[in-house]
Parts: sequence; C-alpha cells; structure tokens
Amino acid sequence: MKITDITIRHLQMELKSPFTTSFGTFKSRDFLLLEAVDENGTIGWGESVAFHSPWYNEETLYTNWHILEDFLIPLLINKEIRHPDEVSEKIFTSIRKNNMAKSTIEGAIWDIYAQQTNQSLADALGGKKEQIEVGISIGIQSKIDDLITLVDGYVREGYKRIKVKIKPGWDIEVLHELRNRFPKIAIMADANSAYSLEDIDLLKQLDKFDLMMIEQPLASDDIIDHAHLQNELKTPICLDESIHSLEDARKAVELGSTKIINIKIGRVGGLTEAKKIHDYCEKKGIPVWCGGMLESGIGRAHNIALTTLPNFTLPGDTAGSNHYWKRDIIVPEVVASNGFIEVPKTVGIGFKVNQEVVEEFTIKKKHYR
Ligand SMILES: O=C(O)CCC(=O)c1ccccc1C(=O)O
Ligand SMILES: [Mg+2]
Repeated sequence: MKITDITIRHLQMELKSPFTTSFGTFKSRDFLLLEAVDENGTIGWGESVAFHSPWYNEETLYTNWHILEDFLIPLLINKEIRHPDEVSEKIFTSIRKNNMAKSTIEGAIWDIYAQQTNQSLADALGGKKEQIEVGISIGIQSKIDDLITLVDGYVREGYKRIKVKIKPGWDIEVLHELRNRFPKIAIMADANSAYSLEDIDLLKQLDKFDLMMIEQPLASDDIIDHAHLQNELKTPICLDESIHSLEDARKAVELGSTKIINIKIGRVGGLTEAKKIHDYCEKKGIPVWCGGMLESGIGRAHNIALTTLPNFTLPGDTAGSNHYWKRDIIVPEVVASNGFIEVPKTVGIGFKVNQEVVEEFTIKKKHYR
C-alpha cells in the first residue's frame, strides 16, 4: 500500500462525568484523529491518546501534531508499505520516542492493512478471542460514599474488576471501606506515580486488601525503585507509565520491577511494538492487560483488537462507550455486557466512523498529500 492522503483533526468531546487522577481532573477530552487514504481509496483511522497537557507523559496533542506534520507524514507519505510492521521497524527508525504520535499513524496503517487483506484487525494481529473481558477505572471522588455508590453500580452492570485511582490521602481508608463493602470482587489501585520509596510503610499496608495489583505506584520513569518495592510487597506491581518499548519491558521483568504489564498502544509506539511486548511477556509468564486513555471509539476499537491476543489474560480498562460519552463517534458504539465486549468480525477496526459526529466535535483540521 501507499498512503496518498492524510487528514488530522483536533476533536473535543465532553466526558459524561469528570475523571480525576493523582494529577488533576478532566471534564472533557481533547485528542487527535488521523484519517489515512491509500492509493485504492481505502480509509484507515488512528487516534492519538496524548492529552491536552503533558501530565501523563511528555507528549501533548500539539506535540503529536507537530511530529506528525513535520517528520512522520513526510517519511511515510507515498512510500510503498508491504506490512504495518515496517512503519516502526523501517520508516520511523530515525525519530526518537514520540510514541503516541507514531502510534496514531501506525494504527491507521494497520486498519488499512486489515481491510486490504480482508480480515478484522483482531485477525490481522493474530488474535483469537471472540469476546474480551473488561474492567472499569474509577477516578478519585470527593467522598468515599460516592465511590462506594459508583462501584456498586458497576458491579451490578457486571464489571468483574474494579480499578480505583489512589493518591496520598485517598488510599488506605478508601481501600479499607471498599474491601469491607465488596469482600469478593477483584479490586486494583492505580497511583499514577503518586508515591516514592519513602512511602514504603504505607504501601506495605495495602497488602491486607488482597488487591489484584497496584499500578505504577512510583515515579513514571522508574524501574529500579519499583524492584525494591516489589521485594517488600506481596501485592503484584503492574507498570504502566515506565514501559515504552519491548526493551523497557525486558529490563523491568529482568529486574523484578513488575509482575504484570499494562500495555497501552500509544505509550509503546503502536500495535507492532505492543504485540512484541505481549509475545515477550507470554514467554516469561508475565500476564498483560490493555490499558485505557479515555479514548473515543476509534482508539477503543484498536484496544479491543489488541486484547484478543492470548496473553491478555487480565481484564483491561476498555469499558463501554456509554461509560465515557453521551455519544461516541463510531457505529455501533462499544457495548460492555456483564463485563465482556464482543469482538467485531467485520473487516478493519470493525466499527463505522460516524463522519457527521466527527465533524461536530472537530475544532481544527488539516489535510496532507
Ligand atoms: O478508562 C480508561 O480509559 C482508563 C482510565 C485510566 O486509568 C487512565 C486514564 C487516563 C490516563 C491514564 C490512565 C491510567 O491507566 O493510568
Ligand atoms: Mg495507569
């Protein structure tokens, strides 16, 4: 295939309810969508998971736009691509990091490749599952009672794994109440790097809540302190922010910094690298799951396809569209029923993009050829 035309858009979608992490609160989600067209007119879609500000990592949607416009698109446009793996393995090798920018365009190439080979994106990646198990990620609330009420609702909806965000001051007491009220459910906690090794005594207290895992307790670029912490904890540590590549995953696993890995397609630079991390972890007996970045339906569709690979044995964060949006930009929307999402069987990402709704949420767009 050859990509002849690309459109980048900045979209803004209002979240149904604000989402608070240890770093701050989101009321709406700004993100980039990329539409790529090949020489036969096949259209592929990719979503940038970078946020409006660089709180989660150093990228933002405008650094992504800059890297795409000035570097990635010129490297890729009108170039013959035989397989999507070539995007990261050959075409983008001269550009360091900027993984979310790379992943945006690579995702669209995978979508086109799947359509041209007449298969679903899940099949193109080698996934076998017909349905995937998902959990829910709940932001920091102002009161514990509010959290309990929310969790109660999600448990009734059938979500089998509940993730809560924690930070200093919103941790022990919250998890204690939650465990008391829900003795049997799978609970995990995500700190988004809100602690340091100085908090080791507090973190050790989390062991008594029988958590499925604690996600990224320490610094976002660390794998050394996490290894020290894991030595002292019974609760498995899961790394999110620290893992940007297969190499990072290998080093963290070798050091014993992590027992589980959260794979986010954008954070690792695309589906090809995500698959490599998956394969490596499978060999090493490290379970993986697919993280979420409050994606629109397009990013969600990519997450679902990736999760069909066999070592995604733990429920991911890709909840149903209705958890986030009044109206999503794909048809049908993603539906989670009893904690499961059916994997679409149609070609490509398996969902139609609702162009009218995309247009409605577009703040800015630009065309490249
Ligand atoms: O529901 C989702 O999409 C995942 C929510 C979530 O936990 C999250 C949302 C935004 C940024 C980072 C994270 C995270 O996993 O750390
Ligand atoms: Mg996380």
